[in-house]
Amino acid sequence: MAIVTAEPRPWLAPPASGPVTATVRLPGSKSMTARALVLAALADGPSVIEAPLRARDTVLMSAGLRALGVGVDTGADDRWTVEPGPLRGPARIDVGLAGTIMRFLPPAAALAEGTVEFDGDPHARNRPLRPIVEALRSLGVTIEASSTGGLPLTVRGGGLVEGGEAVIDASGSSQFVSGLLLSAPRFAKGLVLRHEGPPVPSAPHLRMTTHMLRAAGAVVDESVPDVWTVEPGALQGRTWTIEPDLSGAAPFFAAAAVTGGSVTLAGWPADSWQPVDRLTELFTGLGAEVTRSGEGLTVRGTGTLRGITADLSEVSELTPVISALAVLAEGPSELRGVAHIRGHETDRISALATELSKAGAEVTEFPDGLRIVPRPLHGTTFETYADHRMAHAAAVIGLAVPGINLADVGCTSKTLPEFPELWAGLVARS
Ligand SMILES: O=C(O)C1=C[C@@H](OP(=O)(O)O)[C@@H](O)[C@H](O)C1
Ligand SMILES: C=C(OP(=O)(O)O)C(=O)O
Repeated sequence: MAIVTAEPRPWLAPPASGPVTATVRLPGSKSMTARALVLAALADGPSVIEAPLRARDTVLMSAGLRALGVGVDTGADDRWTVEPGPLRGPARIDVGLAGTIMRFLPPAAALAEGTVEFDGDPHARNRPLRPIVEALRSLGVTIEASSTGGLPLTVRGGGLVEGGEAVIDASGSSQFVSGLLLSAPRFAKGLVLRHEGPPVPSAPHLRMTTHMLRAAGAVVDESVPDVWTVEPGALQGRTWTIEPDLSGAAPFFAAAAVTGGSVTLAGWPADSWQPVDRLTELFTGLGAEVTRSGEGLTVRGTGTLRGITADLSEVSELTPVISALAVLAEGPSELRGVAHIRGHETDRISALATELSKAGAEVTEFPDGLRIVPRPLHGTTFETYADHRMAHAAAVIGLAVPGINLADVGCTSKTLPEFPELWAGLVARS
């Protein structure tokens, strides 16, 4: 399988010389692009994806769907087209380090006729998959997984998934649920999926899944907590317009909060499927101001950066950037509710504890989060663990602390390959 490990790209995070004031245009949401690709591939007619994200996760998702027989044209930057076709193996799919691919494509591969093999980056093999593998088995799918229940994975598709009822413990990732729901309209009996276990994280991502399924014509019921019912039926091809990526925007907003400047994310829609209210609460709690206008979504630093106590389970992707803000704040912070991010691109709780401590912060690690006490900070080599959001966190700290050297900024290609240039452009406006 073509798994390429790029050479590390060291990078010195540029310090800000004053308040950063800028309007940024960022590419589309990773999560929406991934869902649009899968729903388009399973639809009964062609689809168009406007303003998609072109980054490693979505390029590999497109390649995975092509390997299954779907026509995906990503030639134009602003407009991808998807032409569904009969799903078929044999196919080999490289998931990279993308949770969305390793959780969204095996259920789709189960609908294919033939064998589909999945593997990915070295760390991808450590990311949890067992619950979705076991749920698929209980729905009649033949899958072979590694001894730990994860990658490498072989799905022996029979061209049909019976579907019906399944029980899952999705406390490790909301993507187990999203992955099953996205393909469920194509299961012969649809799906009734019940979660049993500690709470499912990332509720806004689950709502994004059910919104997008309905927008494609699926009949979905989520009125009973922890139970999702998807009726069998056709998905319609349509035009998807992808919103700018809110999680990708978080470090840019953080630059406004840290420097007492103002950053506007252009093209922000009036109605969003991303958790803008949670982001607003967090940045407001930290002392910044958040406003929405015709210009976009704006975060304005007030010169005060407060510590916060927050449960980040709904927006756990934001933990690295919020932690970076916490080390620069005036008082301590406690960030909890994110035990599952130990299964993200890296064990983010442990990685943050290690790297923030190296920069001088006082950090206590809990099973489900961190307590961060700001202390005088100094330059250091900040390991990025192939994790784009660790790189974002380091860049935010580097605004205020000279000498933050990222061991590898290349990992930002996962969701925003232009990050180093966009960031340098932003800091130049300080
Ligand atoms: O469905 C999605 O697009 C995502 C769901 C979340 O996963 P977890 O529930 O595993 O945190 C999020 O952290 C991830 O970046 C994207
Ligand atoms: C957790 C993340 O990614 P993934 O979709 O690979 O799980 C993330 O982007 O923060």
